[in-house]
Amino acid sequence: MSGLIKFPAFPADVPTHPLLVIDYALLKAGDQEELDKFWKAATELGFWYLKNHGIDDEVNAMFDLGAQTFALPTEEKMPHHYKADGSSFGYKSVGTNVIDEKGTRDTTEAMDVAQDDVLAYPEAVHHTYPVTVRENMDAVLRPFVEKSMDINMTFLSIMDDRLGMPQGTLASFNKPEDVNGSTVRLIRAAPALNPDAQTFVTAHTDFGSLTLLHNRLGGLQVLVPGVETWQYVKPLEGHIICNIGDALHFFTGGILRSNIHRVIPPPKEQVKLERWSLVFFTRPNFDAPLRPLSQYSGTISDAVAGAADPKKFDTGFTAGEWLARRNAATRATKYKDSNTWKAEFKGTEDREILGEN
Ligand SMILES: O=C(O)CCC(=O)C(=O)O
Ligand SMILES: [Fe+2]
Repeated sequence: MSGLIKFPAFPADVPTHPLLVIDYALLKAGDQEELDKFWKAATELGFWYLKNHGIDDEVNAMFDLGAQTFALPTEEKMPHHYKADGSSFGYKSVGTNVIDEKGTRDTTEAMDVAQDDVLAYPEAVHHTYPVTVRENMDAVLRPFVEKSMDINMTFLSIMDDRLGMPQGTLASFNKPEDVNGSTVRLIRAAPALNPDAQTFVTAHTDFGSLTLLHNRLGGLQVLVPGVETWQYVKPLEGHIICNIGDALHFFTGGILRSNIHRVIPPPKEQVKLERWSLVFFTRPNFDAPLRPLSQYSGTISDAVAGAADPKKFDTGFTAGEWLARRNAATRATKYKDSNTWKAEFKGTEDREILGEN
């Protein structure tokens, strides 16, 4: 496979959680059964597989770009490092983040390229990037970003319909023309030195609206509602793993689920390999208030009225503030103590993020 060496298949004897498989072509064609399945996935677990999306070539090119970028010498990458303010655009070196309440440093390298920077290139809206990224903005990043945006905008439009809102309502809070936190992220995790005790990505809910995840090796796990143990999500060739983030949970008064997940070293024989992943996050405009869109949808106002604690969906944060708060909480330079970390990193999870192994 381009950009990656051959690797052993996900082991057959490791239990996985079977996500619902949604066919993108059927969704686009308005197939009622497929739309119902999509809504079930989005409201019950908040994770699903997407097939027939037509983005494989762009994904392979992105993995190649990741390989070229991570292979650059450190002095080419460091000038484009995440800023000290806690925003997460640019290059992230190993150990920049903490992965638990004790302040343990992370072991992954990452490169985040802002959607705003890709669309405005050569103008820089948020940050600057290493030469490999700059040289491939138009050939590789733009096509990947445009197709990913298209998929997420399709999901938002279906959600408008299901919630009885005018077409374009959710899109108006996720407008590419307005400054926003949407980003492409490439992650490289070196083989774990201590696989049983190591976490690659802390248990979390995603901060924005929608996430498209491209996995080659295992390691991603979800906590399914009503189940106490972590379950792997198996990477399936040609399938995107899609999930919902906190913003859509707040906008819809909890109707859409932003589910907790984490990444640990891959299972069995895969553990010896470098783990690569590619993520696309659609996040709302920075100035969008994170609160239920009750004025647009009776379904949402009913959900809020029926909730045990209706006020919890009205966060008092804008999407930009929510992102800044959660990002800053992960920075090792800002780590204070266990309680501060738990309070500042908290998303919409309904269980505590502690001792998950
Ligand atoms: O690398 C992965 O498989 C998932 C990463 C993830 O959950 C995230 O970056 O939010
Ligand atoms: Fe995530």
